[in-house]
Amino acid sequence: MSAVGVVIVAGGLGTRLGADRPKALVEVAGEAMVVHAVRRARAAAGVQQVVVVVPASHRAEFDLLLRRERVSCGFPEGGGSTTRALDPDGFPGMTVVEGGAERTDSVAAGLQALDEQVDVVLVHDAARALAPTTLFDAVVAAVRAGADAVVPGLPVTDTVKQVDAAGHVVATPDRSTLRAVQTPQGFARAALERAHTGGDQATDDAALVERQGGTVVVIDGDTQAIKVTHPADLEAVERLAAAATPGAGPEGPALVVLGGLPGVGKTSLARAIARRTPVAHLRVDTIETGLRRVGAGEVPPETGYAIAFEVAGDQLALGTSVVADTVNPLLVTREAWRAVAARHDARVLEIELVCSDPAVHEARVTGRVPDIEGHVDPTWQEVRDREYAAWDPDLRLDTAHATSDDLAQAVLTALAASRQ
Ligand SMILES: Nc1ccn([C@@H]2O[C@H](COP(=O)(O)OP(=O)(O)OP(=O)(O)O)[C@@H](O)[C@H]2O)c(=O)n1
Ligand SMILES: C[C@](O)(CO)[C@H](O)COP(=O)(O)O
Repeated sequence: MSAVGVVIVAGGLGTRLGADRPKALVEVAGEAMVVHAVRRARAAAGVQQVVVVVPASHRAEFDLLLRRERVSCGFPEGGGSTTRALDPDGFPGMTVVEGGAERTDSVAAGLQALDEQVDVVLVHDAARALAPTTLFDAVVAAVRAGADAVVPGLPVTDTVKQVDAAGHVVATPDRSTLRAVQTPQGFARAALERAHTGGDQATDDAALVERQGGTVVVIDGDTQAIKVTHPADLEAVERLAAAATPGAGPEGPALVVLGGLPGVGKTSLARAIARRTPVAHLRVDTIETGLRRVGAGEVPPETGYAIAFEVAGDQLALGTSVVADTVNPLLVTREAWRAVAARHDARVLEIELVCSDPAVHEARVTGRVPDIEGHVDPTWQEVRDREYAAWDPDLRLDTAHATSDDLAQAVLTALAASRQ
């Protein structure tokens, strides 16, 4: 399987937007646009490196922001362009480099920083902050299907005129043949590097590949991938962000209750969901470990659960959706989660994770390294002996041979359906 690298160009100053800082630092729904772009890009399947290209004039501000993002999401530290290992959850490495005078120069600087093993490259505008992870996934799939370059595009709704320098119309192209193209644009690495060797400028990278006779394929774009250019665009993406936030709509927040035996993949899935959409991740293992650390001794399971129910309630009361990450083994715990949702008028989606391949499950349980300091994971025998009542959840997902990203997509689809 090939490795995907994403170059996020955030090196422009955003003169047409006219903000008091570079456009990529301007906030949408409380987060800088570059942060939105990084989060959506890194969640795409197969992404192993994200290179962020920033303006040299504001390097320090970007470094600070992106360092925080690295730490909060588990990116490995370090800003170099050397090969880096993936952490156990598969978070890609992040590299920050300085851009150039024009967009094409910034892309070229980003390409220089790509790790050796990357062979599919996505180039993405930070200015298209809300382009969804599903769009990244679709572009990668189309590149892997064999195109030199893949661009997402939408049909144009206005009639387009070609004009000369004096403003006289010289042509009216047939509208049905036109597409307004977006980013992320995807490339076979060799084709993109070749296209950038000539030093030509273009308003998008696919044009450079096209000039060299490469094949450029257009796939369906996404209305969320709006480019923020002018102040009105910023208002439009703010509205989109608000509508896409679980809990922000009239249907209110959701409580996603993930359950299943230890080692089945609950935490990886919860994190994959949280990387795609704003939710609070509530993990009972973390609560119990914290209690032990402050000297609470052996913590009975009902204590950790009781705290989790209360914290979940606080989040739902604020309109924040929650992903609860607990084994949830008994009728009584399942009933209690439903009661938490009911108290706060939240939708509840109960999801049981199973691993249909015992060998895979055992390998996960025996091979994992505790990621909470002081937490002791159960042995395979303890997992097998664990009391676990049969459950009739809204959704049952088999984690044996699926990626957390694919499973997260299934959960988000179910969540969207539960809004209706
Ligand atoms: N020298 C440049 C110019 C642009 N970009 C990036 O390319 C994307 C698309 O460019 P544009 O929307 O034109 O951004 P700006 O150049 O910042 O805006 P303006 O043209 O209004 O100054 C943006 O994410 C921008 O940060 C870049 O990395 N380096
Ligand atoms: C790459 C692009 O987003 C495709 O539509 C667009 O060409 C960037 O243009 P900008 O003027 O640099 O924003």
